[in-house]
Amino acid sequence: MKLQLALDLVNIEEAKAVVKEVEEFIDIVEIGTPVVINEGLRAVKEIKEAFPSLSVLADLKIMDAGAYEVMKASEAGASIVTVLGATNDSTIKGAVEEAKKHGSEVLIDMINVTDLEKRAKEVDELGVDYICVHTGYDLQAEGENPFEQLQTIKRVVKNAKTAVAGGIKLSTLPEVVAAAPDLVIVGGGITGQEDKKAVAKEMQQLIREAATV
Ligand SMILES: O=C([C@H](O)CO)[C@H](O)[C@H](O)COP(=O)(O)O
Repeated sequence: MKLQLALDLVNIEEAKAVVKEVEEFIDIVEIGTPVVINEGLRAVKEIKEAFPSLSVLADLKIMDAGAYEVMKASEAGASIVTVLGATNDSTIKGAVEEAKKHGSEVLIDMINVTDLEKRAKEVDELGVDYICVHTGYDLQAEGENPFEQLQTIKRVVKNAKTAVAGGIKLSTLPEVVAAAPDLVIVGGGITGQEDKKAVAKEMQQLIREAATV
C-alpha cells in the first residue's frame, strides 16, 4: 500500500516546500488538477527534477485525446496520469497504449461514475493500472466520502490496483487502510495541517502496519 500526497492549492514553489517537508514519508507526489491549470505540465517537470526518487502523478483528469495528453504528461516526467472513468473506452485504450510506450501508468478516476460496479468491471478489462474511487471537493462539502465505494471496487476489480481519494484524514485513515487499497491519496489531510511532517509520518506508519498484518 502506497501513500500519495496530493498538491492542489499551491504554486510550484509552495509545492516544492511541502514535498521537502514530507518527502521521506510519501511514495508519490500528485500534481493536482488546479496546479496543472495554473502552472501547466511545467509543475510536473520541476517537481520530478527536484525530487527524482519520488514518482509524480499528473492529475489531468483526461476526458478526450487520451494518447496525446498521456504522451505530454509522460514526457514531462509523470509516472502516472489520470483519466476519467466516465469517458469512453477509446480514450482509455489510447491512454493505456501510450503510457506503455513511456513506461508510465494510467489511473482511472471514477469520480461521478453513476454505476460504479458496472463501469469498474468494464474499465478493469482495458488494461488500466489503477482504478480509483474519488469524492471530489464539491461533494466532500456536502458530507460525502469514498469509503463505501472503496469496498465496491475491492470486490469487483480483479486486474488493476485499487486507489482511494477524497477528504482522507489521519482520523479516517484506519478505516481506509482496513479495506486494503493499493494506493491512498491524501491532500488536505496533510497539506492543511500545521505539522505536515508529523501527520505524514503517522500516516506512513499506519499504512506500513496495515501492510504487515
Ligand atoms: O483530485 C483532487 C480534487 O479533485 C482536486 O483536484 C484531490 O487531489 C483529491 O481529492 C485529494 O485531495 P483531498 O480531498 O484534499 O484529500
